Amino acid sequence: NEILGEQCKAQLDAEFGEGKSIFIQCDVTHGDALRDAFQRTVDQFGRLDIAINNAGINNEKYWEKTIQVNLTSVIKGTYLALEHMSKEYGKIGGTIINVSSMAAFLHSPHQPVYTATKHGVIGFTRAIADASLQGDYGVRINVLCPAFVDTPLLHTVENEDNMGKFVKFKDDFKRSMNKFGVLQPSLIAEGMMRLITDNSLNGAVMKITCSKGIHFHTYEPMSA
Ligand SMILES: NC(=O)C1=CN([C@@H]2O[C@H](COP(=O)(O)OP(=O)(O)OC[C@H]3O[C@@H](n4cnc5c(N)ncnc54)[C@H](O)[C@@H]3O)[C@@H](O)[C@H]2O)C=CC1
Ligand SMILES: CCCCCC(=O)CC\C=C/C=C/C=C/[C@@H](O)[C@@H](O)CCCC(=O)O
Repeated sequence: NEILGEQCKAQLDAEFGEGKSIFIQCDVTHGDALRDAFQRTVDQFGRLDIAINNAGINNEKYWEKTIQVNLTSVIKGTYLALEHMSKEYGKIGGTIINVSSMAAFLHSPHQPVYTATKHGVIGFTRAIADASLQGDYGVRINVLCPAFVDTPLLHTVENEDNMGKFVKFKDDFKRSMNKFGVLQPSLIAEGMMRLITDNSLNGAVMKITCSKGIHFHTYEPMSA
């Protein structure tokens, strides 16, 4: 979103001074463009410390696109970030955050593919975080699972263009929103800062909900 991107850059310039940020418009599903965006960032600032794979869509009608954006591009973005961070590439380390959703814990019948992609983000992130630990990449990789958040994405549930045949369930979706509440983006930003600054976290699954705030999912240890 070029307009919002440029507005964000202007805000950062005002707060931190010119030259401290760049905005690069890129379709994350275009692999070469995504690689180029990472490279231009490193060319500009010398190295890459933090990467957040946040792009996401909600489209059950053209569901292959949802998989491309929400899962395939998160995997690609993680691997590109590792090329610029991991000690296996001679770099000095860093941290990566992948954005999933509470839809991976409380599936919604009207978002089957969105739900699948968000499950995939958790599974991939936990696995690659283990690989980073065992392979001594020097990179912490964590996943963030917000509940409903007051952003434009949330309002796509009203659209047949997004929901296809599942749009008839939109009232159920709204009942869930009323039941579980809607978060403000500022709390998600707070969760991201926690994942960035807490060096003890790797492979963590952070949940952010109205009922419990910022907390972590715990998994039963694997039994033999
Ligand atoms: N809003 C909500 O209720 C929840 C959102 N999430 C996740 O949070 C993340 C951010 O979404 P929101 O800020 O809520 O929605 P949003 O619609 O406000 O932001 C999505 C961003 O992704 C970008 N994007 C979409 N497709 C792209 C592509 N092909 N290439 C590059 N950028 C692309 C859009 O330009 C936009 O800036 C998503 O991964 C979403 O699944 C997770 C749980 C709940
Ligand atoms: C249209 C796309 C918007 C994306 C919709 C979501 O991804 C939102 C996530 C869906 C459900 C959220 C439920 C939150 C529940 C919490 O309040 C918590 O109380 C549930 C406890 C279960 C748990 O923590 O595992």
